Amino acid sequence: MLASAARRSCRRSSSQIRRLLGSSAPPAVVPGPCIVPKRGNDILNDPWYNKDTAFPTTERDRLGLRGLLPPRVMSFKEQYERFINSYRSLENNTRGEPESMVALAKWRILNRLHDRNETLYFRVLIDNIKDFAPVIYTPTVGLVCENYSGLFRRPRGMYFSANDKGEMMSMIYNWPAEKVDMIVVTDGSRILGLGDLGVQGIGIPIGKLDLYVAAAGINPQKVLPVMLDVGTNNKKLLEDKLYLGLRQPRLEGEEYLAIVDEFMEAVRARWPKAVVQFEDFQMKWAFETLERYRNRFCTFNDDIQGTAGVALAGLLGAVRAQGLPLQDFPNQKIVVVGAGSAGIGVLNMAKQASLRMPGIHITEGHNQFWVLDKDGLITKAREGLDPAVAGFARGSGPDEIPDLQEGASLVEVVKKVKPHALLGLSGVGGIFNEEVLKAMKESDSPRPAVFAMSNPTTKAECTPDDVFKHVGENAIFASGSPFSNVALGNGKTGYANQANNMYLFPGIGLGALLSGARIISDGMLEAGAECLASYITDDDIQKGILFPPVSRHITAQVGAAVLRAAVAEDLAEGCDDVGPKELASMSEVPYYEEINITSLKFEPMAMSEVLTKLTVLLTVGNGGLRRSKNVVPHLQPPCEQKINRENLTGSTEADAPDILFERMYQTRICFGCLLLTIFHLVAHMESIFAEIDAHGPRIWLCIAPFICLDMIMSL
Ligand SMILES: NC(=O)C1=CN([C@@H]2O[C@H](COP(=O)(O)OP(=O)(O)OC[C@H]3O[C@@H](n4cnc5c(N)ncnc54)[C@H](O)[C@@H]3O)[C@@H](O)[C@H]2O)C=CC1
Ligand SMILES: CC(=O)C(=O)O
Repeated sequence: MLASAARRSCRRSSSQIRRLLGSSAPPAVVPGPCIVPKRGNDILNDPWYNKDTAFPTTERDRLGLRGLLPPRVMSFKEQYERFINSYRSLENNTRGEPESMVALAKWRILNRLHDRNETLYFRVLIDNIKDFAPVIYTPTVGLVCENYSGLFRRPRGMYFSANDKGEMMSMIYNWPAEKVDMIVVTDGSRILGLGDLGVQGIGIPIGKLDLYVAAAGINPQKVLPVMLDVGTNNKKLLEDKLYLGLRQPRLEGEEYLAIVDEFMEAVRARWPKAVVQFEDFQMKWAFETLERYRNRFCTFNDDIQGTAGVALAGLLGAVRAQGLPLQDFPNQKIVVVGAGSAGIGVLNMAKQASLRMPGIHITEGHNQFWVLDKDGLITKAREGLDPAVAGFARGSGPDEIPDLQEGASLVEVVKKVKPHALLGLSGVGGIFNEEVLKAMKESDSPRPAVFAMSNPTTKAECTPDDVFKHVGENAIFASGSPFSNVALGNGKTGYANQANNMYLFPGIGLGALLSGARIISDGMLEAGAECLASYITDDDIQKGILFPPVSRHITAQVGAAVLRAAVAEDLAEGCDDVGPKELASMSEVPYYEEINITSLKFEPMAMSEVLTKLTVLLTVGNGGLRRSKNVVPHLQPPCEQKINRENLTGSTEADAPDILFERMYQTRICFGCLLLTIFHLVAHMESIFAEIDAHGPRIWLCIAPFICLDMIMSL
């Protein structure tokens, strides 16, 4: 019976994939039971099972909780409202207080809930993602990482340090969850634009994985935040008495790679199908590890590849905002400030997009980019020119702007190039100053685009207020961390878009996971980016809206696009009992061509169908059926929460008909065996005694099978 329940759960998840790509209508949600392997206080101390005062009396009895909780039973809805009310009071009571203090207070209240009751935590997060994303993610996560050692109360995720060399293969089995689908790993060497924060960088994988749960519907028990602590070169941290990481300089060269290699092999050994996302590695290791693992593991680097997709979607949006066809993209002049992992990732993907534009023939040598780093404009005359950026370095050909020399300043470049788009990935706050923005006003574009993508807020290259003031009301603005829209007067709004890889990475991970792809190819990433680019309608684009708010809708669409690309490239190996062949036939749906960049159409109708289908996947939920699937049960709206079953915990016999039946069935067999044995003994008492007299212990050979059978059934 247990096995058949497991099979049913598997079938259910595969039918979710079918629905994702097929055409059947969403079935009614029938959540399954949840087995609680713990009792009493162990349940209350486990955030995964704990539901505090919401345990009804029957569950309190069954789970040994009677007397361990105050008598009043509170519904999930009441708990939910109580939390939201206390959060809102915190907001009201801290008005006018310093921003960082308020941000940390908000983070603390959410984190405490996360530590205590995950069901409630993810429910409030999912329902209020717009409000809470800036708390669990950028900008507050930056502040949390900076102060992590002082804020630390309970561990979350796994820590592999340089001292663990040779032990990781066994350490990985210390993680309590049987299955892990998504891993986000960092070495803490480049946390947002805040530099080397060592072990304190763990806040980034935690925040990113919260978004995976909220936006992609990944089961929170199947995500794993990881910190690779190879030391830190941050002097302040090394001298900080509270610092929780290794107090040693960072490992370098082969020693460093040996740690990362060992970690990756350990992951492969325990969870060969897990997707591993690299996050916030300093540039040299970001590129090195990407090249090292991309063809061997299902992995991607979010800073290089996720950011590129988001920036490209924004740049394509800026073309549309000018009323131009996408084919005009290769003619757009783009200044990129910052030649690190993010900047170079963007340049590579944007160049590929130009080369693939249909009907346009451009050569490899075509260069529409001007790239600056801390030493100014990068030209071919640069000493020790980094090969990663060499292809974008300005030369001395006829298409060059005269007098723009190696190392030219940003303002000089903007004045002379008059770019259509100015993109900041420098980690230097305020670098797009008034002079630079006023120069952008002279842009050759009627809708000059300024993307201040560095994080957190303090590192943003400029603010939307500055942009709309100095560049003009026609400007298009996007930033890595959230800003408020700007009132321009006359009822007009200057939109402050958030250009952050959070629009893509949950969909990339979801699509890769469901496809069961061996690796994550450029094609899969491009498909995700193209999907994001086509998401916004022309009307919105005209208003200056480039990106949708982060939601499960957009993640679902991106996930579908990534999955289809995996199938198209023959990389998909299938997921659960949906094999590659089945996936291939399912993905033969008409929309694929339409969301391909070669014929990019902006038809929300076509997309919305994909959306509906994928949303089904993400909303069906599994009712916590042994947590064996990707989709969290928390995703049903609170009004539909039947606390016993959908709220994850406490389901035993009364809530779990399958299991009840199974136990009854077992009990009956055991009982039957026992009766048979007794019956056998009584019925043959006389002859048994005679036998014992005659044969001695051999009589046990006759009784033993019954006793053994009985014992086995009792197990
Ligand atoms: N919005 C988003 O989705 C994302 C934003 N980012 C942000 O981008 C920033 C950079 O990230 P990475 O490329 O990984 O860092 P990185 O450290 O690899 O690169 C930084 C680059 O900026 C350049 N730079 C430094 N000072 C400069 C100056 N004064 N003028 C011009 N260039 C200067 C450096 O020379 C280097 O090329 C960070 O703040 C990060 O938070 C990164 C990934 C995603
Ligand atoms: C958003 C992000 O990944 C970063 O700032 O590094």
